[in-house]
Amino acid sequence: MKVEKSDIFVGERLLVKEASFNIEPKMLNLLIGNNGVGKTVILDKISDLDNNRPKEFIDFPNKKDIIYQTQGAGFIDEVTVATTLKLFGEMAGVDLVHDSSLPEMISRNLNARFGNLSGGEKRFIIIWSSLQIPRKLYLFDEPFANLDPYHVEQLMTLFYDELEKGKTILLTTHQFEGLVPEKTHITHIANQAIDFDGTMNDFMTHHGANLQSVLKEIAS
Ligand SMILES: Nc1ncnc2c1ncn2[C@@H]1O[C@H](COP(=O)(O)OP(=O)(O)OP(=O)(O)O)[C@@H](O)[C@H]1O
Repeated sequence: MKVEKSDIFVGERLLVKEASFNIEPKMLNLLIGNNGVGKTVILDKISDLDNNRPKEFIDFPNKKDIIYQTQGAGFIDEVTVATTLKLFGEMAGVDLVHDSSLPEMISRNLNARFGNLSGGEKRFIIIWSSLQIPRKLYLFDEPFANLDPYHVEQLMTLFYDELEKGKTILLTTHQFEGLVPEKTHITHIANQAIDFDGTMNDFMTHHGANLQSVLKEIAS
């Protein structure tokens, strides 16, 4: 999956000029950049939200083969976690409630009302459940936003574990703690262009002594 020389517009406004980047299977693909550079707009286009994916977006799956978790998306507060899993399980065609790999954070909350969980617990359950539905591409917009370090670590581990199963995942983030450089692919948008597209190892080499200030700017 790749984007080749695509001018990314929102309405009449050009956000990124001649964007070219790759989405790598079995890597955690990160789309990074300061607030407002166009990351969500790009996810919207990849997901084919408006049935208008640009022709320069090449080899992406059909929209029905994509899971897109938008920023701040919740679920039904009134149902229990078990019912939440049951509903996702029906989409996945499997029994998630009795899944042997059910994370402890979910199994201990099975009888809790979804609305009573913490923000971090809710996010983890929705993302874990989404990843159990077989799809060709998973898009997550800022999955780490407002999570404490414990939940960030849990989610980070979950993403890398799921990649090992052959999944293709793209996410936007301002969070860099806990990334595994050799399993991470970075597309960095800056100054209305793709500033970097490649492995996290190469990203670190590319920025050298300036790396911390670059990451700090993106994280703020
Ligand atoms: N439907 C829309 N109509 C008009 N402007 C929009 C629309 N969607 C996004 N924009 C604008 O496009 C720019 C890019 O927005 P986008 O949400 O993609 O940024 P982002 O890189 O995801 O930022 P953040 O890190 O803050 O989430 C912003 O200036 C935003 O206001």
